[in-house]
Amino acid sequence: MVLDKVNSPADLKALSEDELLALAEELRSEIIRVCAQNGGHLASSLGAVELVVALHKVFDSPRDRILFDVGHQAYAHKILTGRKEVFHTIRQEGGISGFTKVSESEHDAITVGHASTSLANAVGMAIARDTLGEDYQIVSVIGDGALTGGMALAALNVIGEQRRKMLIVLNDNEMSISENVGALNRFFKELQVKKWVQDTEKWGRGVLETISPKLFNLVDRAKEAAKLVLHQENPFYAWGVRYVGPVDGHNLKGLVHLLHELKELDGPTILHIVTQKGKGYTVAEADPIYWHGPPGFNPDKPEKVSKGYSWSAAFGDAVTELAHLEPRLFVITPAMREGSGLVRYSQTHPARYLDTGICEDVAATAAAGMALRGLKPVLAIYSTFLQRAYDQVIHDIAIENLDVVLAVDRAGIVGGDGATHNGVFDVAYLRTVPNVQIAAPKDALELRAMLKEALRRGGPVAIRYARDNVERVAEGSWPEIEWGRWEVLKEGSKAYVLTFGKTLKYALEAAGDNPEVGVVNARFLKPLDRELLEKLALEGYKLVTVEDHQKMGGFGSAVLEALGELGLKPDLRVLGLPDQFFDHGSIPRMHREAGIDAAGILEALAQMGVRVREVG
Ligand SMILES: CC(=O)c1sc(CCOP(=O)(O)OP(=O)(O)O)c(C)[n+]1Cc1cnc(C)nc1N
Ligand SMILES: [Mg+2]
Repeated sequence: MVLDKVNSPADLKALSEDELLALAEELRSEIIRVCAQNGGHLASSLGAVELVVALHKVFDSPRDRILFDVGHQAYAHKILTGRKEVFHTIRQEGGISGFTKVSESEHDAITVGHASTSLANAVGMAIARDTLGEDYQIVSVIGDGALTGGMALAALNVIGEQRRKMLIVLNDNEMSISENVGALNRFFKELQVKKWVQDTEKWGRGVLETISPKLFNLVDRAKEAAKLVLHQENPFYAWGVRYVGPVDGHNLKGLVHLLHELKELDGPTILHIVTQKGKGYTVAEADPIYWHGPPGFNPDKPEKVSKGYSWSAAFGDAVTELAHLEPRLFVITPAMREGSGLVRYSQTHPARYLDTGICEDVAATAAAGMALRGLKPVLAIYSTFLQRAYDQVIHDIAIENLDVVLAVDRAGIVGGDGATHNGVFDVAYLRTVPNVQIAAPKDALELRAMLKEALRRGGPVAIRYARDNVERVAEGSWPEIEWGRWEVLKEGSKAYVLTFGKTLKYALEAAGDNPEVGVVNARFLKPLDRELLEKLALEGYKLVTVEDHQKMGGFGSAVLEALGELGLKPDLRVLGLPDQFFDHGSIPRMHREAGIDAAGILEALAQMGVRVREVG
């Protein structure tokens, strides 16, 4: 195997063109083999194989810095940069990250997982390089999806103004996770058509030149004039970035040749390559959406597997029905149609659906605009990606107390995607914002009740739910809910565990049939149910708060603040995630480590003198 001869990118320099082609196929096979056992970002990484081989053939990592935007397409990069022996551990407990990560390898230029950051990183690196009088190349690989992100477009503005030497490789496969969206995406498609025109024109030139050189010159001059106009249409022209392309991103020989040329150019250059997401694996080519991030599969007989009925699906079903009951409902997603359970909704209510591309800030403020003009927007957004729209929630939604519902998915530790994707800050960063209310349903019925009541009451409401499965409920189920009131799920004679969402199951497990321990579904995090909290404290119950969220600033902090204002000091333990990041791995193991699982709750109760069964 050629890969046996490659232990670092330097080893690619000696490889022949044929060996590079063979290496690309070996990389593809290894990516398929490992994704089959671990799951992972298969289609994106398959589509970038030739690009990664060509980059490491032409540039000298780690001296030259190669950045991967999002970092999910970098599996070949990981294998080529000294991690082939551990590649099989990717996204696993104790294994390597599914994204590039600075602390993992000197070849990983940036730590990522969120999109659209690589260009801002790159221009910062270029300024550092030039300021320190150093000399190395900076290459940023960014997908067409990531380029829809505001950070990326704003960074281009700085790059064009700075005019420092750097290469941007736009990996255009016309896909985000779903089909890509946006005006730029449409422009790229037209460019590819123009490419077809260029190729035809090249053939025409040849014919013309043989018939009449004079006529050929006339046509040539006209074409140059046209090109000037066309070129000025090219947005990269406005950004002051030299544009080259579009070229075939799977033509390894052509890429190597072109990259050698481009690395000599001064100033910023963008190379637009066209690739196929899932390239080289039939099922992934045919359905790059499912095979963007599949769970494990049989590599010889790859089949889609259902991941069960998730909170996202329950949300999607609820809004699909709600849209019939509330004609002003409008649902927005920042490029997460599948992840947020909105495929069916987007098909049944296309006129009341918007995919903004990967720009959560625009999505949030567009929701504000919709609310200002009479719609009832629901922004479906992962907790971690809502971080990208924090100022928009404050500045554009909360100050005017607008009717915007935030359907906050993936709340809590998420597992394989790791620290960049955990949804563990939203309670803290939302509850400090005046007018914003926060709810956390325990099941699909409560989710429906909360969505419907939130739309009826108005104002900014965040409804958060975990990356987990949930019991499906019948269509047309629209229970009522007493807004702001918690729910006693189990009475206790000595202590109560106050928790919500994913950690409710741990509380019920810990309480079991112990008559001393009660459980409260604290489903409203802002406002708290201060009446019940005060009652429990005044009656002398020991209290334990639990959350799959940072302890600092979370639900437990809110309870402490409320008890302080009430002048009450019950025996209280706050269980939450410690002040650290949690990398990829097993969710139950991380919950155990954080002490927010049943064992952790039992330990806390025992420390408070509550008679509990042996900590299992
Ligand atoms: C991994 C992850 O969370 C991905 S990968 C991806 C599509 C990227 O499309 P691109 O065209 O850049 O790359 P391609 O897959 O090669 O086509 C999205 C939307 N996401 C979710 C997402 C959403 N929002 C933000 C800010 N960051 C991320 N990473
Ligand atoms: Mg793409």
